[in-house]
This record gives sequence, structure tokens and C-alpha cells, in this order.
Amino acid sequence: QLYNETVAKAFLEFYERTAQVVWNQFMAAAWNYVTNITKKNQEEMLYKDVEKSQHTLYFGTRARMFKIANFQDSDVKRMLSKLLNVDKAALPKEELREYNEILAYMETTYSMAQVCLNEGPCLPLEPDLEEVMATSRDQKELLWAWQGWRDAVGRQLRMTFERYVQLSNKAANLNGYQDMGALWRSKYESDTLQEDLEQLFQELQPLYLNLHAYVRRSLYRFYGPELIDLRGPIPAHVLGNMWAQSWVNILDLALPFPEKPPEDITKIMQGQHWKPEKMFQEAEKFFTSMGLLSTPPEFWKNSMMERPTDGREVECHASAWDFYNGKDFRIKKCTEVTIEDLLSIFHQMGHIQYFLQYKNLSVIFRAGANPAFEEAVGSVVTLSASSHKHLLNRGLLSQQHQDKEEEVNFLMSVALEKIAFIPFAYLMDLFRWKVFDGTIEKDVYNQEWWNLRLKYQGLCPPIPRTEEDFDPGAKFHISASLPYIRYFLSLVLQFQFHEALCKASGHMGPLHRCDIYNSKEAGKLLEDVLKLGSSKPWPEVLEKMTGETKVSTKALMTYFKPLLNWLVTENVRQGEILGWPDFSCSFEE
Ligand SMILES: C[C@H](NC(=O)O)C(=O)O
Ligand SMILES: [Zn+2]
Repeated sequence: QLYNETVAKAFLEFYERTAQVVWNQFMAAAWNYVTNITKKNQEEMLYKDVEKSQHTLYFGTRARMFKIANFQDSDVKRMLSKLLNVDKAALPKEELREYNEILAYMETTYSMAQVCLNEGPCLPLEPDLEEVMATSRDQKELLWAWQGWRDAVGRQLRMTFERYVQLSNKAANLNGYQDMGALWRSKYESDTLQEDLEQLFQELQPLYLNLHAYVRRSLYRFYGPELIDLRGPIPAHVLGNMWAQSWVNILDLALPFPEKPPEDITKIMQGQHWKPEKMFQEAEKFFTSMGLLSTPPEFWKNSMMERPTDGREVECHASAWDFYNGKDFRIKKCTEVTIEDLLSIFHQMGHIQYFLQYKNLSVIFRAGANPAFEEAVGSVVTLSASSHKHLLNRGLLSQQHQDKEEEVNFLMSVALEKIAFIPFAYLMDLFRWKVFDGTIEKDVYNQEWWNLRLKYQGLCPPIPRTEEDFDPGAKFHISASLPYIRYFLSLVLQFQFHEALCKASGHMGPLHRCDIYNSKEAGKLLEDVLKLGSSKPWPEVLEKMTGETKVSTKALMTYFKPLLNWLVTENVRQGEILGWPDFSCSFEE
């Protein structure tokens, strides 16, 4: 029986009404679990997850009966096609339960893991181990934290991860995808995604290789030749971050003009007695200054802004939550009073602003134009918020600091965050796509992980690794089964957005001096994009914002041009070898 468009619209309305309730109940149960990790709360969450999957499956199978090809209404067609992918709900009941238990086990193992000192306290990742990785300059202490974390998390997850891969691929197959990597990539609605990503990566290589060579020299000066080989990869534990994904914490070792050190904004914040709530208010104020939406009272009442002190076990990894009832939106973060955490809160508040802007759309369209758009919104605001102009205006700097040398110092601090991140963000899903498609077999997970870390990031493990280890599992998004290519694409997109919003705000001059704070024009441009959610193909949404339909590295390269010039000159002066030719990391069979 040919279902027609009228029936389809009624079907979608029925979906809409029921989905809001079912999704809201699941989100509430999931929130209760991650902010109070107990067996009971896990059971409650798993139960609500089953209900959500039953709902998804009920509507997903019935959506198949519509011949949408000859429908007129493009929204109806787009909504129905999105319902067709039911993800893990396609698994048989028993396997779905096993899969959900595996997902909960991996994420909980990560969130509860600690590294214990010989005698004395056990340290959690946030804030303790991350603090060690950021501030210690004793490579033995760094090694202790680096190895301890991987022993406590990665090793525990290895076997479970193998079963996770099997069930993920089975779910993907049941939805008509080759493997789970193919299902993840389908969110970008592009049949040239992988080639386009490789192209973007290649364009950014000169910037990364020059930064890598320069930082390697800086680390050589501090740690000496027994630790750093000027022609080789950098050991992964001395970059200021547990995963070497951001190098901003070793700015003091890599400052181009050390005689002009930047002000320590963390110290200034602490000196001004900033508290987490004030950090959240500061981030919200940025958005309202642009004429964008403010957060409802529920946000301030229900968010978790600090690690609880009542003994509750929580998942500290920062995240933003939409409860799909148009009213309840939250951020969960174990906030410390630091500039790094302030910028992270700007990022999370960007997710909240997206939720607020598209809250009146159908639940089916309450998502970013693609996952990278979701990540880019908060990050683009962070580019303005971290500018000297903005920090000075907000009383977080005492002077503008913009002579030529201070400007290079500033751009270096941004590059240590953004440019260092490029190869890490790229390889995270290169690894998982290969695991899902079988290119990387389970008995060489760790060796292949480090092959990619060497090839793309120019890093080696500080000590030989074995196949007892599972180092990728020591990164939150792998334990939580969260795709990561969104962050790579967002890295390029946020500079494209920044250029467009700065232009709209009437900014003149270098891109890195732009601050869109208070710009209603920039706010209007951003609002028009965010309120579309995922209702239109993302190239159309990108064109609305930037006039372009393709992701382009041009804006990013413009932003960092002064730094690249300085880096190339400096690296030539030092006679640096770019890259790490003919090196391999030592590996125990
Ligand atoms: C970049 C990414 N941000 C996030 O998860 O919010 C990370 O932390 O690895
Ligand atoms: Zn994010």
C-alpha cells in the first residue's frame, strides 16, 4: 500500500510527540548516572536506553514503508531519511543489552580510574594527573603519570574494546553500512569526505611540521640530547598534556621572545577570586553581548559546575547536555579556576547556544548542520575571547601587548593549542575507521596506534609499549565511543567562521586581533545559521555564514601567517630538519 505524504506528516508528528518524552527520560537517567555513578543509576540508565531504542526501532522500521523519492516536501523527506538509521537499536535484544553494558563499562572505567602513589593518595585524571602533565618539568614524574594512567585505563579496556568493535560493526551492518566507521562518516552527507579531509590535512602540514621542529628544539634546550633527538620524533610525555593533543602548557619552554613573557591569566583570575559560576556567567555574557540567547534558570539550577565534594563518583570530562524539552540545558564540568578551563567553558557554552537556537525545531533536526558545526560554535567564540583585545577589555590583562615580538608570542600560544591538535584530531578516527573496517586487526591495535601517532604527530611513546597495552583507550572519546573527526573539521571551520563573523562585525586589521564581543551583526549572522540545526545540508548552511560551500584552510592560514613566517625563518636559522625521517618507535614484540 503506497503511503502518501499526508500519512507521512501524521506519522512524523506522532514521532515528534513521543520522541520528546522518551529522549528526555533517557537524558535525565544518563545525567543522573554520570553525575552519580552507582549500580542503581546505571541500571536505570540502561533501562531508559532500551526504551529509547525500542522507540527508535518502532519508527525506523515504519519509516521504511514510505516511498519518499516522489514526496514534494523536502523537510518531510529529510526527516524520514534521518529516521531510517536506527544505529544500535538494530541489534537483537540480548546483544543490545550486552553492547550498552560494554559502553557503560568502558566509560565508567575511564571516569573512575586513578593512579596511586606508592604510599599515599590515589590521583584521578582531573584535576590531579592533568595538573602533573601540565606543570611538571621532571620527566620521571611525567613518565609516572603517563604510564600510570595507561595502565589504569587502557589495559583494562583492551578485551572489552574488541567485543565493542564486533557489536558496533554488527549494528552498522544491520543499518546497511559496511562497518561502524562508514556509519559515522555518513553524518557528513559527503561521498568524498575522506579525500577532502586528507586534502585539508596536507594543506596544514607545513604549519605543523614547522611548529613540531621548533618545539622539538625548545624541548631539546630544556631536557637535553638524552631525551630529545633533533632529527626524530618527540617523546609523548613532555608536551604538557596526557595525550599530547595540546601543547599550550609548555609555552614557557617554547616562548619565541622569553624577554616578553605573557601575563599569567590564571594567576590574574585567582587573584581576582574568580569562582566557577563567574566563569560560566562570563561565557554566557559573551553570547548575550552579541544579541544571542541567554540560558534559562534551569541551566543554573541543574548544571554541575564543579567536581562534587560529597563523595559522589562522577564523569569529569566536560560536556553540554540538551534534555530535548526546550527548557532544560546543562553543562557538566569539574571546573578549576584556570584560563584553560575558562576557554573550555566558552566551548561548552557554544553547544548550549546551539541547543537554544534550534530548540523549536523537530527533535530530528535538533543537531548541528554536521557534528563539526557543533564543535566550531563554541571554539569560534573562544578565538575572540582569548584575543588580547578581549582579555584587556574584560580586565584579565593589564595592557595590550601588541608589539611585533609580543604578537609572535601570542600567536605561538594559540598555535600550541590549535596547530598541535591537527594531527591528533585527524588520527583518532583514522585509527578507529581502520579498526572498524578490519584494516587494523585486534592483535596489533597498539602497534598500529603508535604507527599513526608517529606518522601524523611525530611522537613516540616514552617507554616501549606492548600488545598488553591499549593506549588509544586512555583517551576519553575512545572509551566513550564518541567520534572525533568532528574536532579536526571544526579546527578548520572555526577559523572560516571567525573570518566571516569578524567581517560582519566590521573588524579591520589582522584576524588574530579580532574580537566579535558586543557585535550584534556577527550575532545575527551566527543566529541565522544556528537556528537551522540539521534541517538543511551543511554546505548550504556554510554558504549562509561564509559565502563558501566548501571547508577551506585559507582563513586558518591567514590567521597564522605572521607566525609561520617567523617559524620558517627561525627553523632555517637553526638548520632544523622538518619532520622525523626514517624513524620508528621502539616496540616490544
Ligand atoms: C577536543 C575535545 N574536546 C571535548 O571533548 O570537549 C577533547 O577534549 O579531546
Ligand atoms: Zn564540544
